Amino acid sequence: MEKGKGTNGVTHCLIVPYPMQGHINPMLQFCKRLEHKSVNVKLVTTRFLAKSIMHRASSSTSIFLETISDGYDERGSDQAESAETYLETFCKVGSQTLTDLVQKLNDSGNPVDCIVYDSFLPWCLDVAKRCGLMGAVFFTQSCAVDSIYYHLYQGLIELPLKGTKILDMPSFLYRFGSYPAALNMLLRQFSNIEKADWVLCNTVYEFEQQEVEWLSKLWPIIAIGPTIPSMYLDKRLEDDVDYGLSIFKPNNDDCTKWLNEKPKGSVVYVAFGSLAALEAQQMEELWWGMKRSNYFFLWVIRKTEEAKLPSEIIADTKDKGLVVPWCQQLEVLAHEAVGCFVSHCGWNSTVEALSLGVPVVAVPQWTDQSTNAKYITDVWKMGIKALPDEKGIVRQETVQHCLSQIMEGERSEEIKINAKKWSKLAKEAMCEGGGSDRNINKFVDSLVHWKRCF
Ligand SMILES: O=c1ccn([C@@H]2O[C@H](COP(=O)(O)OP(=O)(O)O[C@H]3O[C@H](CO)[C@@H](O)[C@H](O)[C@H]3O)[C@@H](O)[C@H]2O)c(=O)[nH]1
Repeated sequence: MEKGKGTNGVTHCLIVPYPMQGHINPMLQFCKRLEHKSVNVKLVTTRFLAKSIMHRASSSTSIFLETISDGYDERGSDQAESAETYLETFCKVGSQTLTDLVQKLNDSGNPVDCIVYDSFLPWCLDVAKRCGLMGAVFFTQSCAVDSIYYHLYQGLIELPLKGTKILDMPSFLYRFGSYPAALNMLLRQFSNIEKADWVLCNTVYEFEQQEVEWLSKLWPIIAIGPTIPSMYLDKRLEDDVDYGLSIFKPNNDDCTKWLNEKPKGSVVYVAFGSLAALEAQQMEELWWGMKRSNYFFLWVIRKTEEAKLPSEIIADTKDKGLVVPWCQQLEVLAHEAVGCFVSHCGWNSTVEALSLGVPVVAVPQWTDQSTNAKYITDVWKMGIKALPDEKGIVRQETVQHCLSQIMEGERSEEIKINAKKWSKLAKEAMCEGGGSDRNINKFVDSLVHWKRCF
C-alpha cells in the first residue's frame, strides 16, 4: 500500500497528550475538531490512565483511544522514585511503545500520517521523524508563557529573577530550584522544535496578538483555540457537550440542581484545577473570606485536599455553600447563576473563563498561573488578583474585598463588559471562517498535501 494512505484514503493522526487532566482536555478537543474535518484521529494515553482512572464523562466522546507505556503501567507517575526518573523513563519506554504503535497501525492497513504531540513530550517528534511522519507540537499553555520559557531556554533571562515585577512571571523563574524536573521539562519543549512541521497553540489570536506574532517569526505557529466543547462556542459539533474524558469523577447532578435554585449571577464558583495543593491555612482563609462575603458559593475540593478543611467548617457551609470533589466546570461556568470564578488561573480555566465571559478573582498558586493572572487583571481586564500577604497567604479580608468588587463593586460593570467582549471573540474564532477555524483548516490542508507528496 502507498505510504501515508489509509485503506479509506483518510488522513490519520495520533494525538499524544501528557497524562494530566489539563493536557488531555485541550488535546481531546482538538481531536474532535480534526475528526469533524474528516481526519481519522486517535488519542494516545498511557496504559495506566486508560485502565485505571479514565471515566467517560458522557457519551459525547467517540474518539478512539490507543495506549503507550510510560514505564509505570501499574501506578503511573506515583510509582516513579522522582519526577526526573518518571520523565526519563517515559521518554525511553514511550519512544519505543509509540514506535510500536505506529508500526502496528501501518501493518493493519491504517497507516499514520502525523503525530500531534504535547510540547512536554518532545521525544514524540523524534519518533515521528524516524517513522517518516509529519510532526506537530501542541502547546497547552499561553503564548506569553511559552515565549518567556523560550527566552530562558535561549539564555536571555538570568535566574533567579530579581525585581518588583517577578511575581507576574511563571513561578519557576523566581522560586528557582523549587521544581528542577518541571523547569527542565519546560525548557526541553524547545530542544527540537525547529524540526516540527507545525506549532499549534491553545489560544485565540485576539487574546495574545503580540505574542502570537512574535512567536510566528520563529516557528510555523497557529492559534487553534479555544479548545472547549463546541456546544459552548460555535455549536457545529452537536454531540460535543463536554470534554468527555475525566481522571476525576464529576458530581454533576448535585451541582446543577443546586445552581438551578440560585438567582442569576449570585454564585461564586471556586476551583483550583487538577493539581494545585493549597496550604491548610490558605483553605481556611478562603473559606472565611467566602463566609464573610455572604454570597452563595460552589467550591471544588478534590479528595486529596479535603482533610485540610475541618469537617465542622464544611458542615457550617450548608446554608450558603456546596462543596464537591469535582464537577463539570464548563457546565458550572456557563450556568447563569454563576457571577464570579475564584481560580488558580491554570491556562484551561483561564481560557474557559474568557470564552464563557465569567469574571475572575485570580489566586495563582505556581507555574504559569501567576502570568495568566497578570493577563486576566491587566491585559484582558476581566478580573482582579487577590494579593497574598508577606507569608504568601491571601487573607480573608482580601478575598472578601475582591469578591465584592466583582459581584457589585465600582469596577464590576466594566469587568463584566470586558469578560463578555473576550467571550464574543472566542466564539467568533471557532465559528466557520473564524481565525482558529481557518487555522485548523490550514493544518488539515497541509496534512492532505503532505500525503500527496509522499
Ligand atoms: O472540578 C473541576 C475542576 C476542573 N475541571 C477542568 O479541569 C481542567 C483544569 O485545567 P487547568 O485550569 O489548566 O488547571 P490544571 O489542571 O492545574 O492544569 C495544569 O496544566 C495547565 C496546562 O499546562 C497549566 O496551565 C496549569 O497551571 C497546570 O496546573 C479544566 O479544563 C477544567 O474545566 C473540571 O472539569 N472540574
